[in-house]
Amino acid sequence: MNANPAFADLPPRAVFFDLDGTLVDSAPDMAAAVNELMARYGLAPHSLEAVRGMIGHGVEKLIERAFAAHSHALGLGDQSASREQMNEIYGRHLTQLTTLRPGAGSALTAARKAGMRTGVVTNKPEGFSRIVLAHFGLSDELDVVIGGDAGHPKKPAPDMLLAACHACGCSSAQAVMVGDSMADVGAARAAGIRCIIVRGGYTELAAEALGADRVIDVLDQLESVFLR
Ligand SMILES: O=C(O)COP(=O)(O)O
Ligand SMILES: [Mg+2]
Repeated sequence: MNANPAFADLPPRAVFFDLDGTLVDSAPDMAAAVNELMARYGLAPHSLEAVRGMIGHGVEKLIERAFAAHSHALGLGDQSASREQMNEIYGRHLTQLTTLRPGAGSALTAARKAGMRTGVVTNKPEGFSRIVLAHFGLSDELDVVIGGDAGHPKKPAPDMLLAACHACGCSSAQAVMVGDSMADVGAARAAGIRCIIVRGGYTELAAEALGADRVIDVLDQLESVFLR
């Protein structure tokens, strides 16, 4: 049973968005970067679909999964070397093939117009996240951006969401997380924050199976969830 108050009973004061798979479709750029890394190790490229399934738990996990899919075990030295290479490669691929997901800009604008604080809470490194957000003109719509390398345990740990609440001066009960994956639902649950999942992101399970309070098809529907 859901212990969180319904949206209409307690309209959120802050809404926090996941980035990869929620606000942006970054998988094509991430796949290009992963495959450039695979090529450096003499390994075959992964399909876009396969890489979509590897995203969601940060860059280290993405690299680990990409090598593991080739049954290629990395030694300790290779782990940090490949991470450095991936950062260098992906730094050149941040906004080439990445697109804004439908309704992302208008959802942020609507939340701000309704007087809510807004944020991005992502497992993606913060510097990269800020570049992507600036590219799509979203930086000014956000009160807080917290990335996976900001010093907190990554989602599904609650810490990044709790830090975002603190930055926005609201309690967990006053906040909502909007995401695409199990990491988002897990973090929201652990933080005592209501969670909405947007269909079509990067998730191994069906959207309905993630255990969110609400599932929406597109970000445009957020406004009606809050106002209903
Ligand atoms: O970079 C990742 O692995 C996932 O990032 P996200 O938390 O924005 O989905
Ligand atoms: Mg995501």
